[in-house]
Amino acid sequence: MDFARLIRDIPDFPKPGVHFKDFSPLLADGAAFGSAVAAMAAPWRGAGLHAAAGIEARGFILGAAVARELGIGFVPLRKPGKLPGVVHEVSYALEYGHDRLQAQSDALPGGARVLIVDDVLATGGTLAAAAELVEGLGATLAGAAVLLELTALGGRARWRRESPLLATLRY
Ligand SMILES: O=P(O)(O)OC[C@H]1O[C@H](OP(=O)(O)OP(=O)(O)O)[C@H](O)[C@@H]1O
Ligand SMILES: Nc1ncnc2[nH]cnc12
Repeated sequence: MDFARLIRDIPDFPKPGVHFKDFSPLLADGAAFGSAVAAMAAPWRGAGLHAAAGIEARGFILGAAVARELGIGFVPLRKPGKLPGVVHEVSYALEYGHDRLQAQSDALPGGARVLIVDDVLATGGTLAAAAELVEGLGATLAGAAVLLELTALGGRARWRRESPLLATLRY
């Protein structure tokens, strides 16, 4: 199933100079969505994962689907002010701005093996922040899975970890 053909390029969105990869058409196609999620999850079968941590917002869509595909739990890493209770927080820069991510401090049992899931690896700031957040919760970082890697932006270099960062599609 060639799901990559359902990802379109939008020039100058959300800011001039950004070449935005829009995978909404892929999500809208049941077969393509299923194939993409299966491809993201496949390398992680048997990896002893306890949970997938998805990054708001597009990482929720793929992260929850990957978690179901693998039969594991899902933990939301959210933009500020959305999660009740005690939270951990990290700040980071992304391709077109700055943001913060939070997780509930009691989201994971100590030592849980966690896979971070997001849609796009661009400059790498978001994934690096998510990794810091997951480790700060006392979990073990098993790795990260993204649907798309924008190689020209060099984000992989910011993943300074032993655990694998796997991209299903690379541009
Ligand atoms: O590698 P980076 O340069 O950090 O960029 C990648 C991030 O950028 C987008 O997030 P955005 O904040 O636009 O969020 P959204 O999911 O809410 O659309 C995308 O969903 C990734 O999380
Ligand atoms: N160029 C891009 N396309 C889609 N999502 C992104 N997130 C960060 N950069 C992006």
